[in-house]
Amino acid sequence: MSTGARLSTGGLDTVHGVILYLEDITVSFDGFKALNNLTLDIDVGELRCIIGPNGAGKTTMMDVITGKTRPASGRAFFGQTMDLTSLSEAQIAHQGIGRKFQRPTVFENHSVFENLELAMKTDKRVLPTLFSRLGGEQLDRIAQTLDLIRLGALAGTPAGLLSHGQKQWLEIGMLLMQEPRLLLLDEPVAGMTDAETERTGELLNELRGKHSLMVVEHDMDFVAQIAGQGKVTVLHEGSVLAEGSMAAVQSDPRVIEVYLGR
Ligand SMILES: Nc1ncnc2c1ncn2[C@@H]1O[C@H](COP(=O)(O)OP(=O)(O)OP(=O)(O)O)[C@@H](O)[C@H]1O
Repeated sequence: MSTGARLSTGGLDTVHGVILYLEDITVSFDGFKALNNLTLDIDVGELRCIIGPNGAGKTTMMDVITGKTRPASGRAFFGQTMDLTSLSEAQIAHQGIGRKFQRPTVFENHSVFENLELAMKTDKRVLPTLFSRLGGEQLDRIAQTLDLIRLGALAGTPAGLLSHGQKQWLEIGMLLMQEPRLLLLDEPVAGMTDAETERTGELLNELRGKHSLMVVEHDMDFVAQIAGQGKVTVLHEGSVLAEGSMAAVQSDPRVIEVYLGR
């Protein structure tokens, strides 16, 4: 894929346009295979939606990518050559894989602006001890992110006063401040109002092509909104059951069976 070079893959070898390649990953819990020879790849700049019934292995997959869970077998390539299964959680985070959990974890007593500023200062490339005041470029980045997450008017508001949806957007903004090479979002619209869900879809659509994203979500209307022409992967019993456009997977009899057969 030609967009690889201008995306934030900084230094990672993505010469074939693939940011993540899971190869034959198996995770066993007391003999039960939560992931069963899972193979999946994601392109640089792609927004990949992952769906699947409860217990399909979606969370376990993200745990493997972020180093929280070690697979019994298989490899997880970040770019062409880096095998994540040999790295610690901290090393993986440092390599630029950001993860957003379902519950927002913003600093409630700090303003929206300060939350973004703090997120940037955890970026190892910024040297907070040398530059105690923000430079113009950093202020620009914060302003751009405020715009993107539509919280510009609330920049001075303590994060604790935001709605649930606004907190989720702020947390996405905080992750973006660290310029992740790959962003994993776990059920980003859980608990949101319809209007917030719609707005989150617009936000993620704006990130498509500029960032590489994996979004796990149960809300099918939302997945339809963000999948666009992109691929949706259906997990079932720890493996890929189907993959393709939203329309294709929705009309796939095997997918209908696992959703309706429960
Ligand atoms: N630490 C664990 N010990 C034992 N079994 C586990 C553990 N973690 C997950 N499992 C099992 O592995 C399977 C996959 O779980 P996982 O949470 O990855 O699925 P999921 O697709 O994220 O489901 P949901 O949509 O409900 O969040 C489930 O059957 C779950 O009970």
